[in-house]
Amino acid sequence: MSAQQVTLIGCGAIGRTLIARMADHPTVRITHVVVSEGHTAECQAAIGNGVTVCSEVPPETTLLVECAGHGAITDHVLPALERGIECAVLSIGALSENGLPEQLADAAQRGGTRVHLLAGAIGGIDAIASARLAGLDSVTYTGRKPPQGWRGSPAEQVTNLDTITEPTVILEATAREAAHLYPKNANVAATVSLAGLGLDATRVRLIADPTVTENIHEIDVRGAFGEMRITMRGKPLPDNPKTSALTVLSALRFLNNRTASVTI
Ligand SMILES: NC(=O)C1=CN([C@@H]2O[C@H](COP(=O)(O)OP(=O)(O)OC[C@H]3O[C@@H](n4cnc5c(N)ncnc54)[C@H](O)[C@@H]3O)[C@@H](O)[C@H]2O)C=CC1
Ligand SMILES: O=C([O-])CC(=O)C(=O)O
Repeated sequence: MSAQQVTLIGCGAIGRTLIARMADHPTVRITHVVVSEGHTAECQAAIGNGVTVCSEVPPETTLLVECAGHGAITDHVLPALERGIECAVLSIGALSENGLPEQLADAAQRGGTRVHLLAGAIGGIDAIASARLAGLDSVTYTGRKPPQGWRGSPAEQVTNLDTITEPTVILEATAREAAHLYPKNANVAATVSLAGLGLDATRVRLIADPTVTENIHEIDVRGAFGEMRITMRGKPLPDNPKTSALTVLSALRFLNNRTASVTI
């Protein structure tokens, strides 16, 4: 099988870690990374010369992986799909904006291509999406992170992240509301809901917890298939306490599977 070339969107904690992990990949090569205008020189200096930094998706791109943020879906992923570029996205919470899932599907159909919603920091998405086929009764998601994982988010208006000593619920809402209010913390909530009962029927609790050091995701699913409970205790990336390291590995798995003879 021939080598697969990849363009990334985003050169933050996920993008930089993925580029480092993919450096010696035998059959998949990250050739370009797209960053916001004005940041190309700084990013090129940070990652070295193995990958070309640019501010637009290069015309020769055939596979795009988004690891930037919600805005990148409309800025880059929609136009890429229209051009026939296959895309994989991590900023799943962007799909909480009314109409965006349909726009993505339409753009992919017009481009004759597909968009893949990656599992990111969570496991069990395959099981939830399978269980849905026989009917689900309830899906709940609880996201728990140390206080530093909530900095720069609306949690700062709900509690004092510097002084809390007890686990503190900062939001109880639907997955749609959670993803909208916490674009850097509730992508998993959106993913779980899209695999299962949808953004409006999935209940979400977000908790700032000074007693933990990991990003803890708990899912409870009940339906005709039976019941499922998952707890993930994800170590955060050193460069971004909001983001679990597994998120990078989920993109790495997707890229490995592109050229593998047996995929898993
Ligand atoms: N599905 C999942 O489980 C998870 C998804 N994510 C998503 O991945 C995103 C990136 O995460 P990190 O790398 O940890 O964040 P980060 O904040 O370290 O890096 C994001 C980078 O993307 C850049 N960026 C933002 N919007 C852009 C745009 N429209 N075009 C080009 N560059 C843009 C930023 O300037 C920044 O350099 C998060 O914002 C979130 O949407 C993050 C964690 C888990
Ligand atoms: O990486 C994580 O632990 C989850 C996360 O930030 C999100 O769901 O947006």
